[in-house]
Amino acid sequence: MKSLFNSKTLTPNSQKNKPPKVPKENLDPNSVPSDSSPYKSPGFSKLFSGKSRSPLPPRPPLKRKLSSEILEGAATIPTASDSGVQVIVRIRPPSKDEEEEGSVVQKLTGNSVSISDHTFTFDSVADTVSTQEDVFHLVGLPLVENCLAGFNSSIFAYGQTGSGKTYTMWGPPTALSDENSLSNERGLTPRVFERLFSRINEIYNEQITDLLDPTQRNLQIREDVGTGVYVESLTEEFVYTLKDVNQLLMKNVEDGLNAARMSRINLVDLAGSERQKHTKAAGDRLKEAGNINKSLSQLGNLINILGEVSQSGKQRHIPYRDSKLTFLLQESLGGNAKLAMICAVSPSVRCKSESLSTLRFAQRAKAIKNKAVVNETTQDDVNMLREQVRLLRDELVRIKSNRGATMGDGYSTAEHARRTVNLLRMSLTCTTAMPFIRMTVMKRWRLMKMM
Ligand SMILES: Nc1ncnc2c1ncn2[C@@H]1O[C@H](COP(=O)(O)OP(=O)(O)OP(=O)(O)O)[C@@H](O)[C@H]1O
Repeated sequence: MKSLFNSKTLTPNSQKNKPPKVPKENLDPNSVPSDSSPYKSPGFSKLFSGKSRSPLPPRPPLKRKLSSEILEGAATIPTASDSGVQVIVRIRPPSKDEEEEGSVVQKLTGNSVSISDHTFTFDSVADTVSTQEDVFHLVGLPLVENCLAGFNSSIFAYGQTGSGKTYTMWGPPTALSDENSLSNERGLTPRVFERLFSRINEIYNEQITDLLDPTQRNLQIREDVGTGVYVESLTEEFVYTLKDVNQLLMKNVEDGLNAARMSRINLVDLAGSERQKHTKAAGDRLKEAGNINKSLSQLGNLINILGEVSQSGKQRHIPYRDSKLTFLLQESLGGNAKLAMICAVSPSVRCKSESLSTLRFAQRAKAIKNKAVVNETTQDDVNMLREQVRLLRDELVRIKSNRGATMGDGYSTAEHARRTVNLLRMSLTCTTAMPFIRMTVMKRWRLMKMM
């Protein structure tokens, strides 16, 4: 898996090359009151003269249609969902010099947490004994399944500097080297890749699918002394004329053999969210910190608005274009994507106000409702490829505009975005394509790492 990417690209924020995700000033996002190869699976279809089943055993009745069945696991996932944001709080273990202090943040139950006399309830709370594997099970596994089912899916990590965002998203740099590729400390991103590839291989590799009844997959090859090698349970149909054959082929197209699912995954490690006055930033770093802060402040503002809109049901202008960060992430925020937000907090007493601020941010994020739909196209291959070209062009334009544009304050937006977000985006396309007796999976991974 790792060989797909050059290690430089994949290396997370090591202390050495980590982007200076510099702290913020008093433009805290929480300033608003909070309460509230293409795989070729040999598909075998025999066209016989006469509808007979011998020597094969009878096949089970038709269960599901291919359109909801291209990918295993998809059958239980609805094609559209008014999805709330899944919010997980992760409390990191105390560092050596924090050990004496005791923890200011307490996990109360599996989904509630307290800080001072404030109690918050989220979807899950991971505490100091929670492992990387635990967090992967909470957010990584569902993300992979959603993505395979055709939903765009995002994970954001939010929290002050040093609260454990990068550790959660990537793991420590030592866990990402090839020798440690099975380290327990590896974070969400490598685990998501591993899982995605293994699921895709599991689904498509070496599987024989009955293209006259695509619900029948992973059929077994048998050998019979009399009839030779055959595929067990394969559908056989009588055909007398070319027209009969064409009708069978058409039926398969109608059944969705030509469907394609496309989904995007965004894995986002945001800049630290602390107030700038708590840092010693000066000069250019101070200015840069101000810009980052502004972006995160706009993100906070956007999240407030989206939360209000979701709760009140009233339409209003959503200011995605107020900052590059919100523009870049708009699909994940209130749009066509499932979103999980991991809010990382430090247990330290010294970080109490920042941790409280993070939990309030998390509470507001919880109110957002996204509208995720399965991105499925059933056009013919040419149309589908056209769509892919269009998406790639859009992406190129976006990347180019990020590179060239300049913010009002004179900062390059590319630089600005780089400092503000560490984003890994990839697209997955799964399709079964004509010609008829061949099943092809197209995968395209696009790596956009901004750091
Ligand atoms: N759950 C954890 N278990 C063990 N160590 C952790 C955990 N979370 C964080 N750490 C350690 O705490 C330190 C700070 O974590 P990390 O670099 O992930 O913070 P961050 O929120 O990404 O900070 P920044 O905003 O500066 O990028 C690192 O040394 C990291 O290894």
